[in-house]
Amino acid sequence: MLVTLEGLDGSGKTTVWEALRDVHPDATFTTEPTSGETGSWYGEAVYRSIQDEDADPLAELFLYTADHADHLTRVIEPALERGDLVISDRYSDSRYAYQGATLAEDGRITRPLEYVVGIHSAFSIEPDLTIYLDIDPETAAARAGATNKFERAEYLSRVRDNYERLIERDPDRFVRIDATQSPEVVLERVEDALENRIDARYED
Ligand SMILES: Nc1ncnc2c1ncn2[C@@H]1O[C@H](COP(=O)(O)OP(=O)(O)O)[C@@H](O)[C@H]1O
Ligand SMILES: Cc1cn([C@H]2C[C@H](O)[C@@H](COP(=O)(O)OP(=O)(O)O)O2)c(=O)[nH]c1=O
Repeated sequence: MLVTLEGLDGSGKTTVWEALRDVHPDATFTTEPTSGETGSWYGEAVYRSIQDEDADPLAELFLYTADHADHLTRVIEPALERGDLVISDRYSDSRYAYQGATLAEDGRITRPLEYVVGIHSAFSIEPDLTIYLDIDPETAAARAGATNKFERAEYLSRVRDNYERLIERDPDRFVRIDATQSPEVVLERVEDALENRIDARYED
């Protein structure tokens, strides 16, 4: 089963992801962009692009998508075939929300969110559950410390709008959690959502 964690920078995804490692030690834990134990040179290329204030938004989309394509064949698909629970800190919804927002500024693509979703529809794997940590851009930017070019409150508010559009389209896949609560309460809610989906999965 594939579970993804989504939300603005600073919403608390990595904090939850790390805590879940103690709760589900046998699960496969991974991230997008890929890094660390599941990282690749594609992921390194993405981080180079993130550091480049002048990166071409379309080129950056393809770097993120290349990292995703390799991530699927090298990490996600083999883990799902083994029957693992897979928990990814960010996944394709981040591309739809973030690159959808950067490409809207760029202007070359008329309906950027739909375009990015369309690229993925040909080869990607949909998550069974996406946990969306919901937070206002101001709190998110304050927590994240605005450490990269994406972490600006105005930009994050457009990213948030894109997330809302994605949730509206696919309400059954998403579970929204109020990320302004304490880390303990957020983790408790995440665990409930995860257990409910696992139980539902094995009742089918
Ligand atoms: N529920 C929370 N309440 C307050 N601060 C939090 C919460 N969750 C995480 N933080 C803090 O906010 C910052 C960003 O958390 P992090 O998990 O890295 O977010 P993300 O991975 O979504 O960018 C960290 O300093 C973290 O300690
Ligand atoms: C996976 C993904 C991340 N991003 C952005 C979100 C983050 O600002 C950045 C990832 O850098 P990272 O340091 O991993 O930030 P975070 O811990 O908040 O995820 O890349 C995209 O723009 N598109 C994507 O497809």
